[in-house]
Amino acid sequence: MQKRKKAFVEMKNIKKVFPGVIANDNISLKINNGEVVSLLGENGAGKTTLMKILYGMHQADAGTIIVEDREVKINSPHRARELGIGMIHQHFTLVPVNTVVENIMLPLKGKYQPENMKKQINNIGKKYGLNVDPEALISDLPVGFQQRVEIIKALIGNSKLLIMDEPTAVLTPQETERLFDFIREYKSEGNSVIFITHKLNEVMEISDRIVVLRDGKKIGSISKNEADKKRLTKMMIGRDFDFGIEKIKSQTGEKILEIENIFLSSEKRGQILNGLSLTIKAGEIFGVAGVSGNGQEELAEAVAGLKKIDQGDILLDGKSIKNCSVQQIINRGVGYIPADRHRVGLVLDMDLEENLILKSTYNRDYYKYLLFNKERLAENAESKIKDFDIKTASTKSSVRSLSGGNQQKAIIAREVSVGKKLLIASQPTRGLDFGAADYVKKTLESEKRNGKAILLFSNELSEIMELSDRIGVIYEGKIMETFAREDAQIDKIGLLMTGVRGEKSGD
Ligand SMILES: Nc1ncnc2c1ncn2[C@@H]1O[C@H](COP(=O)(O)OP(=O)(O)OP(=O)(O)O)[C@@H](O)[C@H]1O
Repeated sequence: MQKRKKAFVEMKNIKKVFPGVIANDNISLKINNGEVVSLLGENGAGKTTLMKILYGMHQADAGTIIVEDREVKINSPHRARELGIGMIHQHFTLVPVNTVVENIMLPLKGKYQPENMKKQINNIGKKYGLNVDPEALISDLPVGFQQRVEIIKALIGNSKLLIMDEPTAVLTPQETERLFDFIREYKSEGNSVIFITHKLNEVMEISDRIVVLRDGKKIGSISKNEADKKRLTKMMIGRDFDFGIEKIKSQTGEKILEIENIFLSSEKRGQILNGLSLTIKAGEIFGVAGVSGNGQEELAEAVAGLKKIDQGDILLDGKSIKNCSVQQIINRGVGYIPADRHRVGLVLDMDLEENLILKSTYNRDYYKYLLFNKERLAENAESKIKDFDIKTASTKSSVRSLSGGNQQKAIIAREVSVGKKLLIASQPTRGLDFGAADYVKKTLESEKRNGKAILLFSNELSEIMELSDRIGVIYEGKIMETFAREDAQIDKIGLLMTGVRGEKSGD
């Protein structure tokens, strides 16, 4: 291995101002060769903005960037890649209808022949344990493999620094471990990684150094050996923080949601839901545990009316909603926090006020004669911004300008008020900083105590265990077994998630 100079990149006194907000306020950051640096900070602290400047997607208003001892102007991602900087975004940038090799060749503008590129993809796959079929269609690949494609795409350009913006948010625990193996291997060759995450366990596992931002400013840079969760938390929010929700078993009431033996299939994936049944009462959180891709998303969308089932029935308050439209289901008090907030959660070009009433446009409260009642719209937005601590320059800001975590908070704020009876919460804390995640968990807990039924999906088993009153394990489109939380054993659930049935215990 050729020895490279110590600092690969240095950002000096970077400043970036958006209308109404200083996203980066005089930030300096140095990344050494062979170093993994985690960038930590609350939602809206300025992490993504700083990284988009380094990757040439934003231009800084002030400051300099030095790569391998040379001052450079990075005015496009293309230039960043030339300098050896690659980025894996929070939201993948792949074209679903194209193959792996087509996607990887796209930014290379005809520099390679497909056959040659397939070889390179296979070589990188072997070298780093990132194997993926070059001919596969992106839309057929599970999320973990799509991420591999993003990484390979960055590596083809001979990146010496990879920026990873919340790369584990969409991964299963096993996929996360595989990603970490890759990072260790990549780093051992003298390359560097900037890693953004909200999960402090991951920060402690993978980083050499941790840099903390707060409100657009750099608060500090400490080595992993000096760090512990308490210290990092205090650096992030400026005070100590009490984790944990008070879990109270609430009084359950009438059955709110009854899913009776439903089947759902698609042309491409065949049978997805396969005779699935479950019931949730008022005052109850039902958590669905499972390896992603076992029908969770389709189940959520079937209840929300976004997908039609082939057989079986779904009852809300005892009445079928099987053939109801999405709007009818919303009107009956069903809120839906989707896993993919860009695809189904928000209209990015509309402003925050409009997004916060998106599903209540039928509601007369928001009208004055035939027009929107501007005061009511603003009041609604202001109260939700306050309750959920949504960081935004104004109620009129476009949702696109909000940080990822603050977009998620906006969806949750809206859906909690729409879902008067039933709340479907899919990966509700994904992308949220720990303070916001804690607030969301407390909100689900209090909504439940107010008598709502909650159908919870999470890739994080710990979150399912922490929040649920009952847990159902989904496997190949069917609930294998249901446990009361006090009887749920992690080992047994883990096995059931892979389709292995032990002795039957409880219902
Ligand atoms: N294109 C933009 N236009 C206007 N404001 C923006 C834009 N991009 C980011 N901002 C604002 O800059 C601030 C920092 O956002 P950024 O996305 O960098 O935060 P973050 O630390 O990455 O947050 P998260 O953890 O939620 O992803 C936020 O207040 C955000 O609303």
